[in-house]
Amino acid sequence: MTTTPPVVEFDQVSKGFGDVRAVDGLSLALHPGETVALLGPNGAGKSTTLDLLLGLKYADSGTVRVFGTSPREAIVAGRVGAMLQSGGLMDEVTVAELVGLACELHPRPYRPADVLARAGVTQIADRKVDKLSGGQAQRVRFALATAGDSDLIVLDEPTTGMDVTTRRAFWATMREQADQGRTVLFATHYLEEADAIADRVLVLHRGRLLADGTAAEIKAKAGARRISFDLDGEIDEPALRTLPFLTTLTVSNSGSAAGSGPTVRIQSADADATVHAVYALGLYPRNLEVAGLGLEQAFVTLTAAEEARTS
Ligand SMILES: Nc1ncnc2c1ncn2[C@@H]1O[C@H](COP(=O)(O)OP(=O)(O)OP(=O)(O)O)[C@@H](O)[C@H]1O
Repeated sequence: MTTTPPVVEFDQVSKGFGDVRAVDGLSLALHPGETVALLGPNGAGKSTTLDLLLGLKYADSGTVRVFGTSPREAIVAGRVGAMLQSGGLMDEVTVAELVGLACELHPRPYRPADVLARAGVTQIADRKVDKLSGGQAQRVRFALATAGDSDLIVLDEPTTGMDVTTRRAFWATMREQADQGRTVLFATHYLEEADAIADRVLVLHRGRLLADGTAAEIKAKAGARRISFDLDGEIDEPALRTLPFLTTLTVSNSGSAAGSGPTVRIQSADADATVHAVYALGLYPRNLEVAGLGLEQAFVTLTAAEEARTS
C-alpha cells in the first residue's frame, strides 16, 4: 500500500538571521484539501516559513518537504502556485504579457484569458505593471499564483491593499480552488479572514508553533470568556479587581443602555466563578452577557501569555 505524503512537511526546521531565530524547531504537516491560515504577530516568522516552503530560503537545520520532494522539485513540477507580499512584478511589461509569461512557464497552464478574468484584471490587461495601484498589483500577483493547475497555493498576506469587494471576490475564488481539492496556505494579519476562511489555523510566535487547530479550538485554547454587564450608581473598581480568574477589566460610561450606570467588561479564565463572585460582592449586574472570545482576542491572549512566559 502506498501512502500519500503530506502536501507540506516541516521537520524540526530552524532558520536564523544573525541572533534572530526567525523559525525555531518548527514541525508541521499540511494535508490535501486543507485551507490553512498562518497567524502571528509582526516578526513571528510567517514570511520566513513561506520562503522556506517555496525554496527561496534554506533551513539551517531540519527538513522541508513539499509533496514528498524538495521545495524546488515541487515548484519545477508546477505543483505550487505562490503569491508573495511584494516585489516580483517586472517593470515595463503589460499585465497581459506578464500573465501570459506565467502561463507559458507553468507545466499545466490555464488559458491566459481565463486567468485574467478570474483575477479580475481583464480590464487592465493592457496596462503597464509598474503603473498599477496597490490593489491592482495584488490582483495581478493573484493571477500569477493561479496561472496553472497547482496543487498547493501559497499566499503571503494576499488581501493587503485590496478593497472590500475585491477581497470578497478573491476569497470566493480561493474557496473554489480549495473545493477542487487544492491545499491553500495563507499568512494574514486579518483575523476575521482566518476565522471565516481557514479550516485550520496555525499560530506562530517567535518562530515556534503556539497553536494548531480549527478557529474554534484556538479560541478554546485561549481558555477565556468575555463577561459584560451594567451596574447602577458608583462602581467600586478595586473590589471588582479582586474578582477571581479575571484577566482584564474595563469600566466605561459610554455605550451602556440609556439610564443605566457604567458598563463593566471582563475577560475571565473561569466565567462561572467570576460571575458568582460578582453576586457575592453584593452587586446586581444587569444586561449580563457571557461570550466566548473572538479569534482576534484569543490570538492576543495566547501571544501575550507566551510573551509573559518567555520574557
Ligand atoms: N533577511 C533577513 N535578514 C535579517 N533578519 C531577517 C531577515 N528576514 C527576516 N528576518 C527577521 O526574522 C524574523 C521573522 O521575520 P518574518 O518576516 O518571517 O516575520 P513575519 O511573521 O512574516 O512578520 P510580518 O508579520 O511583520 O510580515 C524577524 O525578526 C525579522 O526581522
